[in-house]
Amino acid sequence: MDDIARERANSKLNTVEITNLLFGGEFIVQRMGEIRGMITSDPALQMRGYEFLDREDKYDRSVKLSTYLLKTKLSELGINHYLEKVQFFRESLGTVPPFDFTERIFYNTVNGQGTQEQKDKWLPLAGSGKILTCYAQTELGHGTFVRGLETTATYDSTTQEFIIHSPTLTSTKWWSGCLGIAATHGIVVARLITNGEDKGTHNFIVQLRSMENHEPLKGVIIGDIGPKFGFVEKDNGYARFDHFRIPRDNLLMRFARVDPDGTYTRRLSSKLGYGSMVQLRAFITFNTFEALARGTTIAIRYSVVRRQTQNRPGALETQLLDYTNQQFILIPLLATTYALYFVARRIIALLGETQAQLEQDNLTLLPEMHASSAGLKAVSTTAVSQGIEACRIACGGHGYSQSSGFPELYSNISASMTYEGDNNILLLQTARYLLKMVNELSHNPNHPLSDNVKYLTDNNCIHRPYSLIFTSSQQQLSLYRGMVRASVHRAHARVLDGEKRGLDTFDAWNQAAPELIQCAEAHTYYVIAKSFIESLEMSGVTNMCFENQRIMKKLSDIFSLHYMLQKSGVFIESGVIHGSDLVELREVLVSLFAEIRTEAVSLVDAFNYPDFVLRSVLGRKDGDVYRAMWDWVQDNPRNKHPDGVHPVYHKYVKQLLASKL
Ligand SMILES: CCCCCCCC/C=C\CCCCCCCCCCCCCCCC(=O)SCCNC(=O)CCNC(=O)[C@H](O)C(C)(C)COP(=O)(O)OP(=O)(O)OC[C@H]1O[C@@H](n2cnc3c(N)ncnc32)[C@H](O)[C@@H]1OP(=O)(O)O
Ligand SMILES: Cc1cc2nc3c(=O)[nH]c(=O)nc-3n(C[C@H](O)[C@H](O)[C@H](O)COP(=O)(O)OP(=O)(O)OC[C@H]3O[C@@H](n4cnc5c(N)ncnc54)[C@H](O)[C@@H]3O)c2cc1C
Repeated sequence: MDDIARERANSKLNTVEITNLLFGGEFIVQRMGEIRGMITSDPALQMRGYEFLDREDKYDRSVKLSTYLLKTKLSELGINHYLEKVQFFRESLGTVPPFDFTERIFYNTVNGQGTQEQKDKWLPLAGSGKILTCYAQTELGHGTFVRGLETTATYDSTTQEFIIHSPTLTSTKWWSGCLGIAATHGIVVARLITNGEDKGTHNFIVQLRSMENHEPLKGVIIGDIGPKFGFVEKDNGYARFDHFRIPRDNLLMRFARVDPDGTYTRRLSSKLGYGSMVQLRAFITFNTFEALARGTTIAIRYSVVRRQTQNRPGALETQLLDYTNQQFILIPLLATTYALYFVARRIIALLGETQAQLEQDNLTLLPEMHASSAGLKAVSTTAVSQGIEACRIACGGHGYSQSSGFPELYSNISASMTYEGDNNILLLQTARYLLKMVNELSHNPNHPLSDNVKYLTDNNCIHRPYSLIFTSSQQQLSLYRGMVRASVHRAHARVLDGEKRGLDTFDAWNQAAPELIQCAEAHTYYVIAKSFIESLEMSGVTNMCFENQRIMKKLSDIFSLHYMLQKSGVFIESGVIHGSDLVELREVLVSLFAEIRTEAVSLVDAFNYPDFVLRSVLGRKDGDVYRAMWDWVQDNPRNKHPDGVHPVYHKYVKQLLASKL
């Protein structure tokens, strides 16, 4: 039996049960399999040789295939449900889709910010690909500071139009995906000016290109911003507007409207205009689960088939995953993958509740939703970017080849630390919420608190337990609560201290940024650990076989304890553990790793990635990695010159070699 087959034979896990849990049930998993069958049986959708294409050829391929899927395949195959479409697009193309179809930022913005009439008009067009869309918020001069955007939308009541204009170079829209080449329409975020008053940024639907010949409309200057760190072929673009007119009812008017005479009214909060960012941040957390699932699948499968160093005479070389150092890297990442899955479900559920409340004009959940989605987006994208890079390094030199899948996986996910809000900025938003709660409590000790911040009034968690049991979930939560509570108070004290020293509000906040970011990160790790522990009690998990439940508990322990070890300084500073506890903490982790070691391959198999989706020679399900690497290099055009001589030889090298010294 080969190595990877033996791993599976030795595992006690019921992988199918876990896959069904992760993807929402047997029926959905079966349907995912059917869709995969449709992709693999269509010769037009094969990925072979993809990595050797240049930027233009990759873009050509992805547009060609997307058009084919939209025009022919979706209806032919009866793929109607949104999530099925997402899967079909992503897995067929093997790369980020060229149109804002699966990410749906335009669609979600209209859905969240538009009136019923606007939704009826625009959603069917955007959802079917009859118009191609983008979301143009960021400008050359401003990304983070949304209130500082410069593009103007000045209302002209004589024609009942808004005039969209880019008054400066720095007001040029920049970065928007799909804008560079494809988009016919975009959400343009601009300052609404009516009756001479600036009402701040609002969302407008702007047609950018002709529906007849795709030329940019007069008054719109558009282009592609060029190759990037990742998302290589994607047409992230720029746009400038020269007094470009759009109809009045292209302002999304659910929460803010301009009447024909220019009268402006706003309902509820101005922050509702930021709704699509909050929504996407929640989905990005789910996306990080998927990305790390891919990374750990590749690294763990490879780590059981790769053997390195004969450590005992006559014995086989050791499998990489039997090295404790390898376990210390990969097993916490495996635990993090599962943790992110459970917390992503929660934040998506909270999003649903917040949106349902909003239907009743109730904003109670909005601050919690904003703070949690911001923190989770920041923590998950940073953890996963670093985690995927760690997986890559754990695969040695072969991890650095494009054939491993890591370069594309890493460069794409690393962008998520920036897009949809830079991670430091988002953590500062979470910190702002936490400090606001502390302030509220100082005025009113009975101020209502959401479940995730109840630690602020829990006095039971502030000291080290007399008898410390690291594998007790309840104790883990108590230690986290004590650590986060102390971190939040440290950050609060630092801000107050600045104010006492005479600093103004900005300076007092700014000098406390390290503590603020630290407490927001700690709070968010607590939220993730808590959600993992509480999810062990949810019916999907408690219905699973004993062994699966046992392993899930171990993974939850690893997630909680590994962060505790990594950030032990903060836990010790907060007084909930002592430096002398770390020896035991490390020992507990090492023994947990040994237990998970035997289940690692099954735990990544449960993510259910077939080879054509994973696109990694190292992550192959059958473990036949060396054969796969050999086959992959045979597709390299550089190896296809009939005489084995590259043209650069005839152009340059020949003369060089012939020249006398
Ligand atoms: C079985 C499980 C089922 C799961 C199913 C899952 C299915 C998944 C399906 C589909 C997957 C779909 C794919 C998703 C994955 C994505 C793939 C990736 C593809 C690539 C896409 C790339 C897109 C990128 C797009 C962009 O980047 S758009 C641009 C984004 N820009 C930003 O984010 C800018 C960041 N800046 C800001 O947000 C703000 O300006 C600021 C920093 C928050 C500051 O704002 P402001 O100055 O106005 O506020 P403050 O003065 O700081 O605060 C004032 C008060 O307002 C509150 N506030 C602030 N923001 C918000 C908000 N958004 N909402 C609510 N409240 C807010 C703040 O808290 C203050 O409140 P106060 O009470 O303290 O006063
Ligand atoms: C791949 C990709 C796709 C994108 N797609 C889109 C899109 O479709 N549509 C769109 O509109 N935008 C898009 N963006 C833009 C993205 O949303 C912005 O880049 C992001 O919001 C950060 O803004 P910025 O680039 O201006 O960074 P800046 O705001 O200049 O931030 C730079 C640094 O300064 C720090 N900083 C900034 N302000 C503060 C502050 N107040 N306090 C403390 N520190 C601060 C930040 O932490 C960060 O480290 C995309 C970006 C990328 C990389």
